[in-house]
Amino acid sequence: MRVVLSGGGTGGHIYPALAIARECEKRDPSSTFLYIGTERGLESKLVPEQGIPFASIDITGFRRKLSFENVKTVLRFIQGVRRAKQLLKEFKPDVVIGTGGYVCGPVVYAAAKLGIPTIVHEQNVIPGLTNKFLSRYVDTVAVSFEDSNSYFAKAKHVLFTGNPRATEVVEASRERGYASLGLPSGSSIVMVVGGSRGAKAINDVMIGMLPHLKRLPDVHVVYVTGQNYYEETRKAVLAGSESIRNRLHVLPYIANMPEVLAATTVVISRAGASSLAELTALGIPSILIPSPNVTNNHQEANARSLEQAGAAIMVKESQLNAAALFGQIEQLLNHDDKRKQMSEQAKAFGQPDSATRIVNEMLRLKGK
Ligand SMILES: CC(=O)N[C@H]1[C@@H](OP(=O)(O)OP(=O)(O)OC[C@H]2O[C@@H](n3ccc(=O)[nH]c3=O)[C@H](O)[C@@H]2O)O[C@H](CO)[C@@H](O)[C@@H]1O
Repeated sequence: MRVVLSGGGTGGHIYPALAIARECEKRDPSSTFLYIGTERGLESKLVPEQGIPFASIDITGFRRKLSFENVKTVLRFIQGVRRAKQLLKEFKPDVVIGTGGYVCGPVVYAAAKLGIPTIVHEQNVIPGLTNKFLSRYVDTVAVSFEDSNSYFAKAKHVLFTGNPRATEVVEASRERGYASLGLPSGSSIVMVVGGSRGAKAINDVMIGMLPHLKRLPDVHVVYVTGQNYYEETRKAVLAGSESIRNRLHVLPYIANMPEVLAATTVVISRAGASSLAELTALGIPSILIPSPNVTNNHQEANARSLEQAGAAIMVKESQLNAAALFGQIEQLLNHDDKRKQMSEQAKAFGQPDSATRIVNEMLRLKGK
């Protein structure tokens, strides 16, 4: 199968596309791909690292307020559609799949206009602007939560697939996860992570928790700062963490996240949709701190759906407090029954066969 993938800006839109590519390769080793993204997004780094050919277009997102920038965005969209059409005519894909983020707007729109089968994948309960716009033109909208259907009233076909990153994490090797951290197999790991770009609020609360961490017995804390915050945060953390230095692992980013997650006991995280798909597929108990800075507060909606089922604990950023958060982590670590219960509830949300369902749909559209 020849597949064009497009989506980006942040990891939450890119990793699902890469998981789909991996599943296509598994099903048909002769599959070939072209990924279309922007130079500015994380995709320009993550995609070539996976050996997938990458082409870029120049496009920006709409501002929610009226502004002259939006006029420029419309012009860039029109140019983007033109460039995407050229790339699509050269590559001749069987299917084009967009995974959200504004870059997939012109790519998927151009494909639909050229009569190429198209799918968009939505990771969140509340869809992003681009996917909502595209839902009118594509053959299939693949959703990660059944609650999303009502947002796509104008779509031809809405299909519940879950998030393909779920498939990737359940297939990952936990032994490789331990080995990559240099830890003995079976170690207890608490991970603290602020999404694919890191989160200042989570970094601040982590620094506040440092004096308490020594109370955690035999636990390794894997703390992912985000690339941009690494230098400043690392200094602050190293200054305040002498007592548990050998059990605190401060990293800017984890490239093999599925393997490390497979080895993790408890996660403290933002509530981005791909992260939640991973946590639920593996049944990892979590404390979620939704970002308040996202469209329609969609991370809180993501987190709430898990919290209501007892699959996670949600803490709003406005109520974040280092001592209280540490208390919640300690509670989870000290109560196996509570962790087990939360793990089972989380697993009920997991969609480990998501990638298979999406690739089935791609093959169906290709064969039409
Ligand atoms: C600020 C913002 O707009 N965030 C959005 C973005 O978030 P963001 O990209 O942070 O979203 P997610 O939490 O969904 O995904 C992060 C992805 O990056 C991976 N990862 C993260 C850290 C790391 O060190 N290594 C690594 O591989 C995670 O395993 C996961 O696959 O896209 C999500 C999916 O549409 C949305 O729900 C989020 O609201």
